[in-house]
Amino acid sequence: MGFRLLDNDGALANSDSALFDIKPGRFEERPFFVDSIFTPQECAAITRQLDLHDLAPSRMMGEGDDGYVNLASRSSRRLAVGQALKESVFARIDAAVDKARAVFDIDARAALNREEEDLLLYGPGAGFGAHADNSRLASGPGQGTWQLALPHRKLSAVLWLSSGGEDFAGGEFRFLNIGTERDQQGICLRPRAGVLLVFPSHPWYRHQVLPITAGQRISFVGWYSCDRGAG
Ligand SMILES: O=C(O)CCC(=O)C(=O)O
Ligand SMILES: [Fe+2]
Repeated sequence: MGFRLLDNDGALANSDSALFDIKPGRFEERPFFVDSIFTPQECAAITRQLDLHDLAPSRMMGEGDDGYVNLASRSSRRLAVGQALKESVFARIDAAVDKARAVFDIDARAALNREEEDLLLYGPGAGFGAHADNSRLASGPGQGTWQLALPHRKLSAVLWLSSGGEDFAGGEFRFLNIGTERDQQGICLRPRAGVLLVFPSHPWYRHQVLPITAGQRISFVGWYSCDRGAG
């Protein structure tokens, strides 16, 4: 059975392989957006400008209070990145996210603003446990239900700079809630250098990064808020 992916114009397209290795399964009405926005050569040039040794621990949403996922589940490291390089990469990401907004019914008059970004490096053994980008699972009353923690955060964008199966092994990006519900497989996307993934930040799109078993996996992540403005 095929699945449906969104093509570059935001239209639904049928595909059996497209950009990713995707496990077969039923595709729910929860589309996501993919676009190839850098060539592998451009990704290599960007990576060469990064100091892969200048690392800091990953931050978590809500860190300092109670965090929305177990810190231990996120073992990637943040990379420092120069402002000029960061802005040149995000200029292209921002433009693609702007194109993707129609897919997610975001009003054309509303301003999408990038509120935060990260550059993540995952080495062998690193991964990122199941989470949603704007919500956390309640503990205490309402345990097991999702609570909106960052209500302004609407869209998440991930640009992969390295390729699964070439630069690293493992490290698939998995949507837990899309695909076949019956076997709980979700949909696994194998990162490819230069490919951007855009999806809503809410818990329908909860996701995880499976552990990297060899090599280095690098991704730029940006989160966007939406301001309806006066109109
Ligand atoms: O590195 C990735 O592919 C995803 C990262 C992610 O889910 C996040 O930073 O919230
Ligand atoms: Fe995430």
